[in-house]
Amino acid sequence: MIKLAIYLKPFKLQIVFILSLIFLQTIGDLFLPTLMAGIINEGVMKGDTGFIFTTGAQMMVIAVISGISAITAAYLSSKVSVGLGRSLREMVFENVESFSLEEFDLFGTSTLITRNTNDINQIQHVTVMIMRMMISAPMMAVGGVIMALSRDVPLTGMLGIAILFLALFILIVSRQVIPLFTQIQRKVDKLNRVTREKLTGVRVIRAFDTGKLEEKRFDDANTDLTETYIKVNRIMAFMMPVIMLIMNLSSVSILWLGSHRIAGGNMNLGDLSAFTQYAMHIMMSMLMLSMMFVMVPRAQAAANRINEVLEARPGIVDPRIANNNFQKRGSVQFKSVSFSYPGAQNPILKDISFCAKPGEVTAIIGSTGSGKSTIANLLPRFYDTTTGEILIDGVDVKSAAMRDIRNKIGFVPQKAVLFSGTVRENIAVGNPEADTDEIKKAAAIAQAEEFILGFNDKYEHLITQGGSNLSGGQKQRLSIARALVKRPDIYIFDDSFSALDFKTDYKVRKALKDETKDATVIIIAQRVGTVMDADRIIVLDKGKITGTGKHEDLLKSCSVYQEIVSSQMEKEGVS
Ligand SMILES: Nc1ncnc2c1ncn2[C@@H]1O[C@H](COP(=O)(O)OP(=O)(O)OP(=O)(O)O)[C@@H](O)[C@H]1O
Repeated sequence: MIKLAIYLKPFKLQIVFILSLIFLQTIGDLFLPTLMAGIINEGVMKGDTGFIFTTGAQMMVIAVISGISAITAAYLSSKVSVGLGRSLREMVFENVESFSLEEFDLFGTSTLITRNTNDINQIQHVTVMIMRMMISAPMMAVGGVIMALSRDVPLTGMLGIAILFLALFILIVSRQVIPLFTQIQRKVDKLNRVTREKLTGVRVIRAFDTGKLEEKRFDDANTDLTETYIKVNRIMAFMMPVIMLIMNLSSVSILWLGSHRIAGGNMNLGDLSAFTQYAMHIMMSMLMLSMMFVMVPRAQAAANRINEVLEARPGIVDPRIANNNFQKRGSVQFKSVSFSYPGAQNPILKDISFCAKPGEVTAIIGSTGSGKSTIANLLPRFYDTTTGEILIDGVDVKSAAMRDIRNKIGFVPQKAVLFSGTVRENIAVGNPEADTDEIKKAAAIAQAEEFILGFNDKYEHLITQGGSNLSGGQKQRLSIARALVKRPDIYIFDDSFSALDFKTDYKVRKALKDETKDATVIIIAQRVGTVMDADRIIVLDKGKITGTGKHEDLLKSCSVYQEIVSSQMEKEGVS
């Protein structure tokens, strides 16, 4: 929490103003019972109507000032806490954007969403509470005790015993509740994860009829969270009546002892009335403090989770002095590259060396899980090599600015990612400055024009979240068009033709040939048909290169390639 307090800096003037207002309100609240005692002692008991009116008027003025201060403080504190929430969300989002895939893998998407929404909400709530109570509760408690002492010492002693009971009870309850609040945070995370998986995987769940299983998973997470909430609410429900009971018993005891002291001539009625009100103020402030004791650790857990994200530094960063001494246009060289995913023991890529030149198509083929996409992910520095070097235009990617490297690359990922927006906007992600002709040309090469023109509003057709109103092949073609409109030096097609039928796959590659004739093209594929025309085919097996050459050469020399070809021949009729 303390660490997050720095984000309150822009609101410091408002906070000082809020605290001053609350100070004013508390002074008013502490003063009113004393004035009331005066009215009873001097006005009512002595029948002085004038005194009653003047003191009554003073009380009215104080009550109005106190009320206005309370309302203004409440409004401003809500504004500050909402502002803090906004800044925190911005900071978390900005930091998450700088993450490499390593940090995304480490945190997981669901928890990043929960931390940026639920956890920040907690901080917002507690900030309002702290601002309102941090001054008023202790001031009310200490001021109340001083005022009570000034009225009657033996009665204050009795009040002290009641407060001791109250404090003890609150302490016992807090010890039970605080760990439960920490559990709730974790359980909300889990529920979000299950819900997210269930919603994003709805097609698979229905196709495999695993709805019941998923429902159970959801129910388990939901019930677990509900039970914890119930436990907390049960304790809280028990806590309030007990506190009220202690408070009422204290009032009765104060009145009982007070009436005896009045009868004995040691106290007057006005003082007893003021004392009762101070006793209530003190106990209410104890209650407020106890709420803070419960809420603050809960917000502390949220603050820790937010801090974890804010303090996480991307494992992959730009060098201090970036080398932009790029030589040739678009050459890619892997030099003895090995790679293990963070935390994994076995390397996924072992001693990979190859060169992909401009004007050539380099294809990478291999069985599933052999490390093809991993090679693609190393080029734009989504991950960094464990050993070895990757050179782009003669510059080690680790010594260049990521922006320079990524500007050179048109990346078409294995899973086409589309954003909610129009077809035009989705293609223009590759190059926001592209004009209509460039967007149309890219769509035509990617063989997307035909289906785009089939939409009523053509390029203005709205794509729903995740592209759910398009087919897999359509999504892939828009994804290809997005890379083309960028006109990069290096194209990486990571299994980007897999959802296309053979004819469309062929047509896209044919159209691409002209467009990419000066560029370095790296095609990753599982189908032999997609790679057989490549200038160089790299055969990958369990993270190692087992053959490099043209289709015909590999057919003669590489047993893994022969196996891949023969396994597909029966199905596809590859010659
Ligand atoms: N983020 C990750 N963290 C840990 N391991 C990973 C991660 N991504 C992939 N792997 C592992 O790395 C290996 C290679 O994966 P990769 O995606 O590169 O294979 P691929 O050849 O592209 O497979 P496919 O053709 O099925 O897409 C797999 O064993 C996979 O389990």
